[in-house]
Amino acid sequence: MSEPEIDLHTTAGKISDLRRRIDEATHAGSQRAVEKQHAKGKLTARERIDLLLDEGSFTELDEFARHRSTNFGLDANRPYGDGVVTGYGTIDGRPVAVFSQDFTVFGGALGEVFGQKIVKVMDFALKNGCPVIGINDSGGARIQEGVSALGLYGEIFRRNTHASGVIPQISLVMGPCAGGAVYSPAITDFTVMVDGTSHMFITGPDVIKTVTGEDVGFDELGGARTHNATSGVAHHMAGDEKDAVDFVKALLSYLPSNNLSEPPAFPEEADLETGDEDRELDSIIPDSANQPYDMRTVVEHVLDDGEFLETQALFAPNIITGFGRVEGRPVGVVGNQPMQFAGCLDIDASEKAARFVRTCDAFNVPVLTFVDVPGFLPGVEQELGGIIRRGAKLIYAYAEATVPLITVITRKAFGGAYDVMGSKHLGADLNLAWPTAQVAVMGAQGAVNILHRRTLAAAPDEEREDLRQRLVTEYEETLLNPYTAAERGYVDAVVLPSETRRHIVRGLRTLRSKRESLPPKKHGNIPL
Ligand SMILES: CCCC(=O)SCCNC(=O)CCNC(=O)[C@H](O)C(C)(C)COP(=O)(O)OP(=O)(O)OC[C@H]1O[C@@H](n2cnc3c(N)ncnc32)[C@H](O)[C@@H]1OP(=O)(O)O
Repeated sequence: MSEPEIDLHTTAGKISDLRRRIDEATHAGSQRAVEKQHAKGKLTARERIDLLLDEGSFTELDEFARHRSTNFGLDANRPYGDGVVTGYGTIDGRPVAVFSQDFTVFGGALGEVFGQKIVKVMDFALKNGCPVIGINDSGGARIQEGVSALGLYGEIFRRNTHASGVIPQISLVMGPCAGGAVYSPAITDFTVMVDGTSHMFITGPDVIKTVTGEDVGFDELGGARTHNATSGVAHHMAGDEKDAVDFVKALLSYLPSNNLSEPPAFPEEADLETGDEDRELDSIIPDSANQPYDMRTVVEHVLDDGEFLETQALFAPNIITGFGRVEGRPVGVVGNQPMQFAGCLDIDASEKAARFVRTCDAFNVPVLTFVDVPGFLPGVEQELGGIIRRGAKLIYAYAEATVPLITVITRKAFGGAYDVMGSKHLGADLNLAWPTAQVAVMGAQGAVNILHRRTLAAAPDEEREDLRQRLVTEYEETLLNPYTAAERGYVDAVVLPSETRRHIVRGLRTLRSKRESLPPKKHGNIPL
């Protein structure tokens, strides 16, 4: 059936014409391309926006923008929207800006107009102080548009950088994200990938095979698991697109709209009486210092309803990071995890925690730190990999943070790692220690081997082990406790584990009015 004639000289005709154009814009990708997208288990750009935003809240911008390129026959194909859907709406009633790359149009490849649309919506978000969520599903720079496409990528990177620390920026990678295009998500605060359908890489398997001769598949090179567990590029591996979107919504619930606002709060007065659940913490630390326990359990006992949204759960599991609430107000949590590498700090753990602390600090989220750290991970690989430079990032992050900082030492706080993990010396506001805390330069065995090397060497063979044990006990009794630090005010209080939540609640209440600023400067020079 042929389309009815539209008379553009009448109001009714103009309205019909607009409706026709809107319909064309909303169906810019061919039916075949949409079917291909669905067959891969992927939603379309608009379906993703619908999933992300509150129902009916989306307002589109630049729906009729389209490219003016003539290269390689592009002038014969000028779809409305140019392959990206941009606009604003709400999530849980709070304003957000969004762009969603449309793989069904030019494979989501970014041309000049496509890039200008993203730049515009980012500027809009920055001016209005609302988070921006970028949904990435693209073949990268639109080859036919050459340097115009590259230029717009550069414009996006610059805006990502300027918006950093001002508005939350979250990237959903829901398809390919290749070449230099990966650097936009990399600059944003959080990157979420979907297992099986997301890929990020600078050069793909074919180029790698040609240049280095290495054989590698898409998933191994740049799949969600690789970037969550190995490279640390991503912050959450979602099972499917809905899971990815749910994670983004949960993240946003802990973050303010911008750096000049407070995170959303659902105030509720905490019960400060010690209950049975609190008392479980009194027996969580094993009698043997070498036996692990799950720091996540400690964290869950302190947070409202035990709810902890872990970030980068698969990366550097020797440190845990994530968000929760105390008395309905968001907090960021960093904790050594004795279940992995005995909770040692290594390169990955330092960078993971440093970035997280800086994210919290930028967005006015107080940081709770739980310490059980035997030190930095020893090893040639760590030293040559730059543990000095990269471990320094965590010191830097804590020392420059001006949000409320509360630290709880549950067990070991040895050596430089004691200083690093939110110590008083780096500026924490309240430092608590459990009676099981051991704040010292090192553990007993190591200390005795150094301090009493000659005495032990001179002892008769049959007496050496007994002597060593006596010396170890002497060291443990003298130094492996929280009281030497408490005498000096390096910990403010030694508290019963079961009273930890009560202390944190009271501390955070008081620190709500904290005001601290750093010396004026252009910017610091964090060891990158
Ligand atoms: C600063 C940023 C610099 C950069 O972005 S450099 C990176 C440049 N991009 C690339 O090297 C990736 C090129 N594309 C690919 O490798 C593949 O298309 C990709 C992304 C793995 C997806 O593969 P498939 O799922 O099999 O899809 P496909 O190849 O059939 O593509 C679907 C349609 O999209 C088109 N397309 C993909 N990437 C494009 C690009 N960069 N410029 C222009 N058009 C592009 C592709 O030609 C195809 O079009 P059509 O449906 O056949 O008309």
